Amino acid sequence: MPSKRKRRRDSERPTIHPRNKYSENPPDFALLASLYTSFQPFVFYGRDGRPRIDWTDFNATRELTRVLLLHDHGIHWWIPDGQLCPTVPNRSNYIHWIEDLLASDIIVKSNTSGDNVRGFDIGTGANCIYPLLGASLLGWSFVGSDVTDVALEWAGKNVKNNPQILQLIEIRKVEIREESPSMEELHNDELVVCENKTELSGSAVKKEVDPLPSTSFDPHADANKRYNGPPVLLGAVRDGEKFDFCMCNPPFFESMDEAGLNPKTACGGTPEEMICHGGEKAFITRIIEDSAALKHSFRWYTSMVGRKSNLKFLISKLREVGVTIVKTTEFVQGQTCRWGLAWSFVPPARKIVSPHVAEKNIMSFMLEGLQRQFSAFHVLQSIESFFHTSGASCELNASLFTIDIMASNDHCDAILKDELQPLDEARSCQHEQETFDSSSSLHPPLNNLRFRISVFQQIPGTLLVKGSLQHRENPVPGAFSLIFQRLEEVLRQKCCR
Ligand SMILES: C[S@@+](CC[C@H](N)C(=O)[O-])C[C@H]1O[C@@H](n2cnc3c(N)ncnc32)[C@H](O)[C@@H]1O
Repeated sequence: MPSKRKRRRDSERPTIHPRNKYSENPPDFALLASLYTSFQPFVFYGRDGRPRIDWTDFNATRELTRVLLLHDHGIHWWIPDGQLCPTVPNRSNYIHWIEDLLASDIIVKSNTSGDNVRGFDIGTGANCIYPLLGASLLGWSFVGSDVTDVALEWAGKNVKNNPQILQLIEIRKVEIREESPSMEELHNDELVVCENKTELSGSAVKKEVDPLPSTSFDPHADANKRYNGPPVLLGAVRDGEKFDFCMCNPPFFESMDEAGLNPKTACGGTPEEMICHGGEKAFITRIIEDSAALKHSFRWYTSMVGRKSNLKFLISKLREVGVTIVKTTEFVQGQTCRWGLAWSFVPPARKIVSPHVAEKNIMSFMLEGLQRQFSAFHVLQSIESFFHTSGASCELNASLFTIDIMASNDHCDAILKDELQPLDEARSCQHEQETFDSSSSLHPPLNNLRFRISVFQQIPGTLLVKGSLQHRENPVPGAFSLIFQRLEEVLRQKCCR
């Protein structure tokens, strides 16, 4: 039987971000070859008369990236042989998604750094692609961190060769402090094993990388695969520093064996760039753990994720650390998919009545423009059926206009399961979801969530719906927030004009 993805029609596949420079106009190889003689030797013409390049030739893809950065962004750029070569259109998608997150009113606005957006690129690489694009396209400032000498040297060169954005980008070496315990001591784990692995950089728009090999997921084996390398955020971010976001294209793989499953391995990426102990799952888990310590130092934490199975696991980790919001998106990457994962500890903006409400575990929203047939009591019944459907227990008090709800972990998952749909069948590249994992059983069982929903008549046609978490020691305040947000969406759809 064809998979869901196979069944998905081409027209429903995610598309390149609409603000991406290349969404309407993919790179014109013939034009670029006519303008840049250095690019000419790499362009050939197929039987259909269309200009092409050999995507398995590192020199060809590097030259394409060089001329695109120069021609379209005014950036002078180079990387040494063998380093990971980014494709400009694909990398731009991630930048534009972050731009969307920053522009949205999902979380409370705050003045992190005045009008200037400040980002942190974890593992900026020799190519330094995200700071270069973010600074040149949007004027953002960046700290780009890395651990290898070659990455730091070439990222520095790529910044220095572009005086117009020089002031915006700091390249930061991640130091392993002598006095701090080693990762082995911290996690009682085995040593990092770096083995050769390459990622194929492909077509500027059509294909960037081969699909990541799908591996079966063994929770018991994976539990031991903690990241044990150099600091990621904690230890790299300085005291008192604030950022609007962090981003990361993590080392995806964990071994040469895994890399070997990828059929095309000719286009760059050193072991240090592509591999870490535990692969992307371990690396991003570390970002999540660091974010739980750094919390409001960043408005948004984000990472690229290569495997859907990892995405589900990571969302369950986010639930454990009590984030207030999770968003995902699917990036078009030619023949394969990458996901964007974003989270925050900043309270959701539209859902609260005061800046301190998130800590008080009280949330509220107004239902305005109610359709005539929906009285306060009807809304109360709709709330009851919303929770009943998931199997949660509900006690409706018609004289107080309240419902007391008790929901187990499974009930919470059932309530939020619709939000997971894009993980299985994304409909468009920028179809983002506030989402919560419903499928992983890796997180520890949670206490029952108990909360009360109250409905108050404000003025005719307007109701105030208030939710109060009954157990303040509840280990996952984020779950309550997400459920309450979901309730708001459902009620608005059902009851409001
Ligand atoms: C997949 S490459 C991404 C490079 C570039 N950002 C891109 O998208 O092409 C991952 C990078 O992370 C760096 N890295 C690995 N561990 C790191 C750490 N703990 N802190 C900062 N960078 C790290 C590697 O050296 C490598 O340059």
